[in-house]
Amino acid sequence: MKVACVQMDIEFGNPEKNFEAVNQFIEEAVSSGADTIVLPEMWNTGYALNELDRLADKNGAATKELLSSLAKKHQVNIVGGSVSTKRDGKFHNTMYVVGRNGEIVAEYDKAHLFKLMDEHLYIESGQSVNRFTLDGIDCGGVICYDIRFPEWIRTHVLQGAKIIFIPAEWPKKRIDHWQLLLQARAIENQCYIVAVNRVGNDPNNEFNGHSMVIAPWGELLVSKNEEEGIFYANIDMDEVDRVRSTIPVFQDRREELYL
Ligand SMILES: NC(=O)CCC(=O)C(=O)O
Repeated sequence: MKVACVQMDIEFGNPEKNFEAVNQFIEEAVSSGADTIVLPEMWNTGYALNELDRLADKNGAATKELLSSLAKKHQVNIVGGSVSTKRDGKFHNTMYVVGRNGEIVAEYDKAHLFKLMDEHLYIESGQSVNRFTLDGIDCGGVICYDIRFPEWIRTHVLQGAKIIFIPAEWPKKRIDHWQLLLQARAIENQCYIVAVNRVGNDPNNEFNGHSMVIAPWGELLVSKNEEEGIFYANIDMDEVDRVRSTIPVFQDRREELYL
C-alpha cells in the first residue's frame, strides 16, 4: 500500500478555503499513485473552537460528500483526518474513513480531549474503538492526544489493527514527544503507524509537521519534514508478521498480571 501523508497548512476558521486545499492535495496524491491518502486533524476549521456553532460541519455532510466523491472518482482510500462536526446540538472531533468505492467505512469521535488546548470545553468525547478494513488490511484510527494513552492503541491492535492512522494538530513545542510516543507505539505494538501533522500557525500555536510513517520494527519511513507538502511511503504488510515472529510480544503477554 502506498500511503500519502498530506502535511498541509490549515486556514483558521475558514472551511471553504480548507475544502479547496484538500481537494487539490487529493488530486495531487492520486496523480502520484497513492492507494491511501491521509489528512491531518480538524482540517476544516482548525482549533477555532469558539466559532464551532457557525463553522462545524453539520452531521459531517459536506466532508462526507467531498471525500466520498473524490474516493469514488479516483478509486482511492481516504483516511479523512478529522473535522469539527455538529451532531444533535453537540460538537465532535470526527474522523471519516472512505473506501475506494466512496463508501464510508468508519466514523470515529476523538476519545481523549486535550485540555491544554481547551478542547474539553467545547467538544464531546467519543465512546468507541475505531477499527476498519482498507484493501483487506486491518486498520485502526485515533486522533492526536489519543497517542498518549498506550492502552487505547493496544485496544485497537488487540482487535486486529496492523496499521494505525493518526491525524494531528501537534504543536512544535512538544514535537519531541510526538516522535518518541509514535515510535514507541509502533515498536510496542509491532504495527505500522501513519501519523499526519499540520504545518503553519494558529492564534495560539506553531505547528511544524514531522508527519511520520513508522514500520513495526521502529524505522522511520517518513519523518522530519517541516514544510507543507505530501510525503509518501510504501507499506509492506508482511513486515508485521516478520517482526511479530522475531520477538513474539503478543504470545508473551501476561494478561493475568495487568489491571
Ligand atoms: N490536538 C491535540 O490533541 C494536541 C495534543 C498535544 O499537543 C499533546 O502534547 O498531547
